Formats: sequence, C-alpha cells, structure tokens
Amino acid sequence: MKNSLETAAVLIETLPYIQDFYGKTVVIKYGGNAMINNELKNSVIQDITLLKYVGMRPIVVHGGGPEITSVLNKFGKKTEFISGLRVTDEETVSIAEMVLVGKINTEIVNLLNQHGSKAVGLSGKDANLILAKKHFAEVHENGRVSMVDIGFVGEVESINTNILNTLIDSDYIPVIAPIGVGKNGESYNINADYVAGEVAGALGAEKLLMLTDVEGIYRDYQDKSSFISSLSLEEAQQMIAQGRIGGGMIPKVETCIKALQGGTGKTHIIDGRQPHSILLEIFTSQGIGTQVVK
Ligand SMILES: NC(=[NH2+])NCCC[C@H](N)C(=O)O
Repeated sequence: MKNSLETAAVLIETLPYIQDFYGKTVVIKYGGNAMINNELKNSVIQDITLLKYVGMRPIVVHGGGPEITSVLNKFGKKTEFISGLRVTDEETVSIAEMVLVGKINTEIVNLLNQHGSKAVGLSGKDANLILAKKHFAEVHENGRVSMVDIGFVGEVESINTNILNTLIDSDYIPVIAPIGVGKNGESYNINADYVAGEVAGALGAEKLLMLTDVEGIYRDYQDKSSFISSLSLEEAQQMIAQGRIGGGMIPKVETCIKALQGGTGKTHIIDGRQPHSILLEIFTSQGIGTQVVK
C-alpha cells in the first residue's frame, strides 16, 4: 500500500500535464486486445472519461478487424487478404459497416455514456465526416509492382473538421467508425490507424495515442530488451526505410509520421494490454509506451 505522501506525489506528478493539455484535443485510436477484454475495455473507458473531466478534448477512432472477420464467417463469407488488406466486395463492406457502426461504435458510445461522458457516435457518412476514395493494393511480384483492385477498401480524401469541432466545442466526445463515403455515396472500409492519423492531422491535435498489442517500438524488433521510449520523426522514417520496423507496426508508425507532418504535436504508441496505459502515458514523465516526436 502507498502511504499518503506517496499518493500525493503521484497526484502532483500529473499537474504539469493537466496544465499543458487543458483544452487540447487528443485523438485515441482504440483497437486490439483492449477492445475485446472486458476489464481492459473498462480501463480504457475510464481513462478517456478522466481525460475529458480534467479538461482535455478526447476523440476516439476505433477499429474492429477481428469482429468483422467473425461475423463474415457467420454469414459464410470467406475472407481473403491481399498485401494485408481485406478483399472487400459490396456485401463484405456492408457487413463491415454493420459491425463497425451498428455494433462496435454504439457499444463504445454506450460505455462512455454509462461512465458519465457525453459521447456521440459517427461514421464517415455522418455530415460527410470521412470522404474517401478507392485504395488499391500494392502487389510486389517478380520484381514488379502492380496495383490491384480489392473492392471497397478506401483511403481518406478529406475530414470534415467542422462537425468534429462543433461536437467537441459542445463538450461531446466523438466516437468515429472507420467507414468512409465515396463520391457516389458508396461505403469504404478504411484502416482505422490511418483514419486516426488523418483526424489528428486535420484537427492539428495536441496528441495522437495509438493503442496496440505491443509495448511500443523496439530498436531491433526481434530483441525485446531494445525498447525505445522516445523516437524522433526522422529516426522513425529511417527505421522504416531500413526495414527495422516489424510488419504489423509499419502502418502505426507511418500514421504517427503523417500525423506529425500534418501538425499533430506528439504521437504515442502504447500497450493496450496494460490497464490504464493511456493515463500512464499522458500523466507521468517517463510514460509507458513509445512517443514519436518532431
Ligand atoms: N513514452 C514516453 N517517453 N512518454 C513520455 C510522455 C510524457 C508526457 N506525459 C506526455 O504525454 O507528453
């Protein structure tokens, strides 16, 4: 048990961060284990609620990959991936939209509201929040690169910051499902990491936090003792170019780089398997994950 002086020290360590981040926008990419495990889910929801109540302006962008796959299986649809991207026909995108918007999004909104926040769920279709266009898969074969049409997989063309600012100015927490809308009203499934980066960049957010299922970035991704607490944008770019970032982490690190270039103050890759990783990263000086900074 901590004695009362130790408890006070923990609380007072948060003061500079509460002061610095008061009134600032923080985008949280919520995915992975922290979305499946109930205990972790509650800790994330509590953390976001705390951020809100100490005066920050949180925005949540969530994923839903595994749940989409399991519902697709129930419908008897096989999932094929090309270069890590799900081949998405019209039926697949409508199932993805149903799961992301109808189920996962409303569940997060509901949990936040149960904890005393005012959360509002949005998909990219609400007020044209996420205008999207088709994203082609890059396939490398026999030293040649080709662009393959994989259906309704999208990339962000623009973010309607006006609707987000309207909501956060009125104290709501926007919760965004990564479904984009095309010129003709068609739906696109978009990688939630990229959506979070685009939202953070477009809003010039103070922070982008990405919850993952790893501790953070390693100097050598096969050596768990080479954990990096802080990384510059240039170092991150070099590490990608030199192939020193493991496959699954590349979109996350690329997202951090893009967000920083777009005007986000700081980005953080943190371990969503660790309860309260959001608080530990934001309100302590050493943090818990890897920060990527300008
Ligand atoms: N991984 C790290 N080194 N994190 C440090 C975080 C510092 C501070 N709490 C912030 O949010 O800006």
